[in-house]
Amino acid sequence: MKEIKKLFEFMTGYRKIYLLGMVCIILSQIFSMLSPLVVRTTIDSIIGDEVISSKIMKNIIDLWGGKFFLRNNIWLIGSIIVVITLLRGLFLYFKNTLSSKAAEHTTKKIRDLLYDHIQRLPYEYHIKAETGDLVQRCTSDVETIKRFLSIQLVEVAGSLFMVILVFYIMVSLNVKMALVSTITMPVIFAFAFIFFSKVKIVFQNSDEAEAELTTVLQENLTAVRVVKAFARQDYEIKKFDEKNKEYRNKSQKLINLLAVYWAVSDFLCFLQIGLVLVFGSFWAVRGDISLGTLVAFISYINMLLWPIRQMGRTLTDMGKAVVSVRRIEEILNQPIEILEEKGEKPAIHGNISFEKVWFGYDKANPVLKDISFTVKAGSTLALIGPTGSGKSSLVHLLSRLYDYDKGSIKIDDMELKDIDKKWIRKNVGIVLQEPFLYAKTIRDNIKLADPTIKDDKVYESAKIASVHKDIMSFDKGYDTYVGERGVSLSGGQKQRIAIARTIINNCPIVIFDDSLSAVDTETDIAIRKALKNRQSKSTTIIISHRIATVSEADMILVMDKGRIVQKGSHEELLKEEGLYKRIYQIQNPTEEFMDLNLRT
Ligand SMILES: Nc1ncnc2c1ncn2[C@@H]1O[C@H](COP(=O)(O)OP(=O)(O)OP(=O)(O)O)[C@@H](O)[C@H]1O
Repeated sequence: MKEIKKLFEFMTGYRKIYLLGMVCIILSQIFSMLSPLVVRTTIDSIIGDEVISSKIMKNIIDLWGGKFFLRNNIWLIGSIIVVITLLRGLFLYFKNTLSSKAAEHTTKKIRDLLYDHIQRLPYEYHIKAETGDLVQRCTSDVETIKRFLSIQLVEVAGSLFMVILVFYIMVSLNVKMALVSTITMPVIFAFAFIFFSKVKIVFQNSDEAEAELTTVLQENLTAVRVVKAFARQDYEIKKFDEKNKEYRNKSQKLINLLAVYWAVSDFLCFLQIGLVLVFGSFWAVRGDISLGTLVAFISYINMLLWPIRQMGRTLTDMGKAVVSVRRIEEILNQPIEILEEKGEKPAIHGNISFEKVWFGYDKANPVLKDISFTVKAGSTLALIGPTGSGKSSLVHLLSRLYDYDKGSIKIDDMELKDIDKKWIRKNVGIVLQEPFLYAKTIRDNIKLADPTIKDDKVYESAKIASVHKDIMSFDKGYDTYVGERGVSLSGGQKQRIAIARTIINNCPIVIFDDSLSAVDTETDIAIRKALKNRQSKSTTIIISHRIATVSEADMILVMDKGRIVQKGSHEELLKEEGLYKRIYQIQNPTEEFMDLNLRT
């Protein structure tokens, strides 16, 4: 089974510890099996008069002073049993410590592997993936594997050894009794394997239902503002309740399945004990077997049945672990983003040129069509157009979140695809539409890319982003802690902190993807003015739906349905009939334009 192979791979580096754990459990099993043998020999040969046939046993008895000495000092045998039990406990302790240690290390390794891989997955994967489901795979699924590794894996070896050894001892004691003692085993095994294949399916359903529940919870907590603003609480409670019910039902199915397994396997186990008692007593009364042999078989049958009963738990945990490994593998098998470390790392000045560029998330449906324009280093380009016209997609290409399908994009005369991805992202700063702030202080958020940046630069960037005054009005100023997702800040404050965080890096190309939308017009003007004064060296690309925001750009691209439909400065575009003028009229409804608007 490939999941078991993968699990074995995860265990690399700790396999010896698991092995040592297995040795410890085997030793503890050996000690637990010795007790019935000692009891049997005591009853039959020390207290009774049966001749000791085993040479080893004879030697051991002689070593302890002989049969008659032991008969008079029975307390010595009691002490031996106590020592055996102590040793058994000691090895069990070692086994538990070793297997838990190995399991903790293995699962840490899996978590690291997963986290590392998730970090390297392309942007495309992340925007489609459900966060709750990813969280579930990194936490709950890893825990399931840990449970199997720390509790069951080593036990499997112990149980197997126990079954083989007990069976061997039983056969060497009495073949007839050994056969009676194992008569129901084939049925128990067959039943356990049917159960194993069932449990995998049922657990997969329950695990997926749990992942859906986590997704709903995560979405709801993240979007708590939207939920409150639209009074969606009842809807959300209902949605959660449905998923919760679904998860409960699927978990219940798993519990029911386990209950059936325990009931049937317990019935078979008790039937087995009953058979040993009935046949054993019958043969003991007839004198076919000794009383000591019967007592030993009663002990051994319990030893044999215990791991077989335990098999249900082992198989359940193994089935769950197989499902969890599969779910983790699904992530690990996702191709990572190739960052082309060998790509060029030229000094970037900020000249950009697009030449007949085509791009589509799905190749058959291009969202950018035949895009051509050039921007000189240090100048400002603005993109305006209806939603879905392709503005964000265009800037995604610039930071190589996606690669263009046709045409050419050059930065300072070097083809973008030849430039190292990490390098380009270091040089193209982007302020996103919905900025995410970390649960750190404002200062740490602004210094995110380089914690060694001096505080002076932090204040300077915050001033350019028009957020310095806001920050200073907080009790702890720059040391104010931003709650998860910055919920304690206003949308505009978050946007401006994100702007400060980007401009502090002095990237030669800076993109504002609708990132001034949450600030008022006055602040918008102040930020752009400060940027203009400062960023003489950076090429600035501003995406906005607001004419006021784009009007001062050196060049404005008007986009519609993936094409550039107009190009020019604000003044030039106002002279043309077209989309730009219409947007302007809608946003500036003066009488003259109202008239125009009504006539067209
Ligand atoms: N990750 C994606 N996968 C598939 N299609 C996408 C993806 N992102 C955007 N699109 C589609 O590409 C088209 C252009 O979207 P884009 O986000 O570039 O538009 P936009 O002009 O920036 O819109 P807005 O002003 O609303 O931000 C839209 O039809 C959109 O549905």
